[in-house]
Amino acid sequence: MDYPRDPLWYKDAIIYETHVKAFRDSNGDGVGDFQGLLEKLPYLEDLGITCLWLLPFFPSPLRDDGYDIADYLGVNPSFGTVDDFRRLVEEAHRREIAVLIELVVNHTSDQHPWFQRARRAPKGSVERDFYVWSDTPERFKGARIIFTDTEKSNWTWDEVAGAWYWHRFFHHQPDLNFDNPRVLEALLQIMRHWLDMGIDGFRLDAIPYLVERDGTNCENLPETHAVIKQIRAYVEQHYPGRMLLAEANQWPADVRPYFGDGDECHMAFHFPVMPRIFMAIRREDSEPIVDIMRRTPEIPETCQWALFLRNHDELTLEMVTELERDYMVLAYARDPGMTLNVGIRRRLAPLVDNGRRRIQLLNSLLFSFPGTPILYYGDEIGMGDDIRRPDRDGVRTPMQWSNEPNAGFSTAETSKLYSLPITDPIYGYAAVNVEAQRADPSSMWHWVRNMIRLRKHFQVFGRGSMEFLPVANPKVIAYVRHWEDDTILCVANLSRHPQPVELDLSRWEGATPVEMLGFTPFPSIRNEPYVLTPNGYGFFWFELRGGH
Ligand SMILES: OC[C@H]1O[C@H](O[C@H]2O[C@H](CO)[C@@H](O)[C@H](O)[C@H]2O)[C@H](O)[C@@H](O)[C@@H]1O
Ligand SMILES: [Ca+2]
Repeated sequence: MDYPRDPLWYKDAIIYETHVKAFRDSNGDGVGDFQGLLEKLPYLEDLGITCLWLLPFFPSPLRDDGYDIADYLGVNPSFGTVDDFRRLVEEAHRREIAVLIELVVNHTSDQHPWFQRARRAPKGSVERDFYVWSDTPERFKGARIIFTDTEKSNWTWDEVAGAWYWHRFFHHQPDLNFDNPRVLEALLQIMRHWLDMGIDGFRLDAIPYLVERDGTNCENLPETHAVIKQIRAYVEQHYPGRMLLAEANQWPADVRPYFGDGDECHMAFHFPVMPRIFMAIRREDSEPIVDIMRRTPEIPETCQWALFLRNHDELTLEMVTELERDYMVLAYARDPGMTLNVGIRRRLAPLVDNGRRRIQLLNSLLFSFPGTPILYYGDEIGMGDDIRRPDRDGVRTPMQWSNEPNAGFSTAETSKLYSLPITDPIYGYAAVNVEAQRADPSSMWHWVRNMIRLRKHFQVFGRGSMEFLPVANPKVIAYVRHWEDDTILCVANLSRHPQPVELDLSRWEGATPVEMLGFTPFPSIRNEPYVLTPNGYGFFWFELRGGH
């Protein structure tokens, strides 16, 4: 990494999310590991990503794929050692790739020594108060249940403690108690441990739920924001330049406070825009996107949205109305096995029936909307999923490197793999793999790589303003990104057929729109409607050159 780097580096980043276990198994035991990931860094560098986000890799009983942490300072021995992790960070930095890791701040595993100690400690003691206990399951009635398919209550009775404990997620994930100042102290020490190893930031998991209060829905409380401000102040004081990314699955107005006045998180996921992008292309109507972007408040200059199409969880439908949820399920989850909790557990390519043009359109929106794009591993080659597997395991299968046994992911006997690779005729590794796509200049992989390169040339995408242009044809969306001397016009056709569109570009009269994928100059802008006819699911990115 080039130090001192731009403190706003995350605004220009291209983030790639992966599991250590799923990427590459270097020692043939069937589980991906740090060494395997390290060997694949040249691949990531070639793809062009600039930040690697690793899902939890800490010791864990793995009842929530590592989001149930039993030791925050170590690493799961199946993935390697702390030294292996340190080497990975060094090597990633040498290739100018930042490393983002998880801080599961809301809860631990029930196997964590803090919980084992707490349940045996006397009532009212500091040890006991690491978690949220009650003599009755009647408190905090206003809080919703998040994992609706498995949990019936946010309280579970603990025989050892003789009390109920609070959990917003699985019952084996007791919530930490931030009313106890020792909890935050302990977390800051954990942060220091990893920050000293050189990591570039944390994704703060499930942060709306840190503090509970009766008579509220126990989400986004002022006390929760007070905790986050302390976390940020600590980072600012001791590790300036490192980044905090808020995972707050909330409406834009409720996410906005997670940026504070630039004194909480540097970044936050924009959850509601994602399902609306899918809704818009299914309805062939720009309204869902324009509406949510108009409802998205301004954020402080140093802050940034994190944008994604898919991730390791289900495509969450928490931030849509009930009607919209029904529509999304009808449109994207025909089979009941495709839904999980309040969402759809499918990967990008199968969601759009492997439609190449739709995948490209979706990515064009991801790469041109205001924020930092996040790619989920395997989506760059159009990997598939398997809805017959439990929970979210169907979207967490081994990376498909080649058509060799086990998709080139591992030399272990197939029965020893942490998960079988996808083998169906359309998305299986014989048909979809990195090796074949790298050898094919027309492949999805080359297209994604090209888009990443293009985006990296134009800081306006990560830093600029966004303005929607009025368009009479609702099947087309047009917006302008502007930053310093750069103005980019994006036009996307959300329908499957060609569409005409007339744009009022008179503000840029005299400028020449240069189509950015082919560097083709289009007719100059005059004081008259500018007519375009994008193909079905087609899009244009134009750099507006010259003019006044
Ligand atoms: O650690 C528990 C969970 O935390 C994250 O959850 C988020 O994902 C949920 C969907 O699976 C979502 O509904 C919720 O609002 C989020 O906080 C994490 O990403 C999950 O993998 C994890 O199980
Ligand atoms: Ca291994």
